[in-house]
Amino acid sequence: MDEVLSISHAGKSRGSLRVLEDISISVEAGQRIALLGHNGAGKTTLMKAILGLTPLGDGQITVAGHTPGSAPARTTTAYLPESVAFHVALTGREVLRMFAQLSGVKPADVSPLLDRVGLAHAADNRVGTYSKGMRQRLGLAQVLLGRPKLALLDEPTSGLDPISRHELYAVIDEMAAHGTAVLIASHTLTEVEARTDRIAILRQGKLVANDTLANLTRRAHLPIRLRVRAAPDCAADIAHETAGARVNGMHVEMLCAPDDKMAALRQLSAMGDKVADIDMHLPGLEELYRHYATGEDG
Ligand SMILES: Nc1ncnc2c1ncn2[C@@H]1O[C@H](COP(=O)(O)OP(=O)(O)OP(=O)(O)O)[C@@H](O)[C@H]1O
Repeated sequence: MDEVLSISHAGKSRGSLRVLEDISISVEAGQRIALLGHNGAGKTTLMKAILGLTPLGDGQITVAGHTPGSAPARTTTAYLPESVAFHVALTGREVLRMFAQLSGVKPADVSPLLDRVGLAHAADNRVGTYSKGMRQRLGLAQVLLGRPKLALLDEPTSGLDPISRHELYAVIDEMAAHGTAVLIASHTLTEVEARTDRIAILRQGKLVANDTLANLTRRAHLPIRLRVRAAPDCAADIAHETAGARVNGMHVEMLCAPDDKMAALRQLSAMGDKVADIDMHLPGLEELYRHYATGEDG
């Protein structure tokens, strides 16, 4: 196991508020992990602690074995803030050259990077003329510069259109394939669904989930909603037999556990012509996120 980021029983208070409570997360080389949570859940605080910008009250964090903020940890870690801002009068190439100099990378290495993030055509245009998506790509190129062992990306695709988002994630995937551990903070599960190996969810400073999407789905055991359209004058019968709730006169809605789905369908099928149609609504990512992030069901 090649552990890059180790967070062990991290805790922090701000005044009387516990903003991080006993958080333990481990991320290995090449792993992509999403850090999700509502506003104020503690994502930024945790990222700042990993960067060594804010001290923990309890527990410990190490980055490739080093203390956050130490010189070896800093050269190992790259950070893309949510709203990345560069000097508007510089071109993309000049911005990257400047960062290359700061981190001791050869200037010749800048062109392939611009190409890799899809900015080769605009490399010599001023950043002030870039769209939000282009600025995010430049930010990602800056993250890629020093071949970091750990990349912290704060809402990397917020405000991007679906195609730009897709392209940005392709670069993130490539980065992980080269062995970088990637931590992506986000507000939504739909955003990171297929692009991460593991999902960690913070709720009021506590880690309430840390697993693969498949395991989280299984464990949440969210109900399936069956919406039955009744034949004329049959809604009351169906509602009575299934203990479902009548909706809009013609419909009956029932909830069933995933394991009871076939039994419920068989019961409906046995009612013959009384049932005109059935719609099945499987719990989606939004429901799953709500389940973990707020503690509510579905
Ligand atoms: N500098 C600060 N001083 C006092 N309280 C703070 C400070 N920074 C954050 N907090 C509080 O700590 C808690 C966690 O905030 P944090 O910014 O880490 O959440 P977040 O999950 O990143 O939220 P968002 O999605 O809005 O960025 C919140 O209750 C916030 O009000």
